[in-house]
Amino acid sequence: MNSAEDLQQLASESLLAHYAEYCEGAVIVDAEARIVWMNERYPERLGIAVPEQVVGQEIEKIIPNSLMRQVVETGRPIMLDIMEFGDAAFVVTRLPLHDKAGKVVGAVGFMLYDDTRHVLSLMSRYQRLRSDLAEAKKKLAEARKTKYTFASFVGAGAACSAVKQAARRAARTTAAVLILGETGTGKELLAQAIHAASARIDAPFVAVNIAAVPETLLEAEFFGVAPGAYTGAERGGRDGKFKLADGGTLFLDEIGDMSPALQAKLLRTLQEGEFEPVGSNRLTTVDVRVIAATSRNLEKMVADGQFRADLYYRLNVITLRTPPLRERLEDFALLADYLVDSICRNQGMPPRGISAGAINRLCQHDWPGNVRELANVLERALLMSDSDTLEADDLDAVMPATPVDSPKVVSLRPVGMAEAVAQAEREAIRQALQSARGNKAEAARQLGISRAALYEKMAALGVDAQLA
Ligand SMILES: Nc1ncnc2c1ncn2[C@@H]1O[C@H](COP(=O)(O)OP(=O)(O)OP(=O)(O)O)[C@@H](O)[C@H]1O
Repeated sequence: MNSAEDLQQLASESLLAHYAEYCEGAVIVDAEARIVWMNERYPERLGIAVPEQVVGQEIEKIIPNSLMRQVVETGRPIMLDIMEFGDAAFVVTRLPLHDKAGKVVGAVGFMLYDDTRHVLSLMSRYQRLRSDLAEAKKKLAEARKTKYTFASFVGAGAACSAVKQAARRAARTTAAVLILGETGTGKELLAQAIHAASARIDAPFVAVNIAAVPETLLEAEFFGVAPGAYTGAERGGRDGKFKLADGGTLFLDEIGDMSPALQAKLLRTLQEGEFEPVGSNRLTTVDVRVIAATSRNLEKMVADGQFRADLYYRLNVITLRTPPLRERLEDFALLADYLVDSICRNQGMPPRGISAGAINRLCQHDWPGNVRELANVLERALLMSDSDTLEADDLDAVMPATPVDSPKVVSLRPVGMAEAVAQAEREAIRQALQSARGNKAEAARQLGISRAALYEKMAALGVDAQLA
């Protein structure tokens, strides 16, 4: 029996002979890329009339598009290439030849097939698929990148600063985070900012809005589907959000809307770090950081038996509360400026501003939809008005009316002295205007200030004579 070395020796010796016999063409060049040998069929294939004359010639003189010189110069092989010669195209492989010391002393080239039609269509399909895949991957990676950072969470007041500081601390850990807050208070924004500030920034951020996915589809959405579990489009299986978020962050929005059955499965996944895709009995392991959010009173839901206590504690390692707008009146100016700016940019409008009076008007309004609703009002006002600066009147035209019998909003946080004074002044002016039936000279007299001072105050405080 031959030893391994014998076989190896045999293989290298017979390789050239086999290739020369079966290939349409084979050529060897020296270190200067001069032809030293060519098999018999090659000249015929290339349409060269006098085969003997090729030896000693520079390769490019015989085959103008040859890359054999590149191979001897770089010492790197070109394993699969298409070489054109006249009207024909050939599939070629080029390998460097080394001496015992490893120096490149020449190269050998093989022309593997003479008919490249099949290979060409295969190659172009392959190239197309490759570029489609690269494009799809790029888009997916873009979509999974977070848009927001802590800088996007606008607000400098005490409530806002406290939540941002706590969120920054959370970003340094991998602990589960529960974000509680009314709708539109920036819960998802904060979750993205935590991901972007964490060590997982280069991994995906994947969000699932539990309330938006039908109950029957949620399990597959979370855990994926094993190949063959379904027929039709999903026959090949599909990754779930847990798998897609592997190494990154999974944001579970509206966690309070999850069914008890899925709560149990989620708890198991969080505890074990593994799950079974739908239709599979094989466990998949993942490393996912979970950030959950809800606008519902989860503590009460636990007390009422609507939400599993063990899952609640698992999710609620770090709690963050995003304050509603009515508790952060001090942030209105900053927030309104920021929103006006970004709306103008997104809408392709020239930059516009917002007056102090308009900001005061915003402070007086109840905002059940919080920042999302505020952004909507500002966007509509900007689209409806032509002025460079939004005024209180521009807002009144688009602001939803607060229902007369809506409960009076009670500020849970003490307002600053300046805001308290502004509120009192606003109220006094309104009452004076009402009792003077809109006559400003009379209202100014009642208030004991000049007419000019009344106009100034009304503008600064955003009091509109029509509505007062
Ligand atoms: N502090 C903030 N600074 C700037 N923009 C904000 C802020 N808070 C919220 N927004 C903006 O308001 C909109 C709603 O925010 P987001 O979706 O994060 O709120 P949410 O609390 O998750 O809402 P929901 O509970 O309805 O899902 C987004 O466009 C977001 O950019």
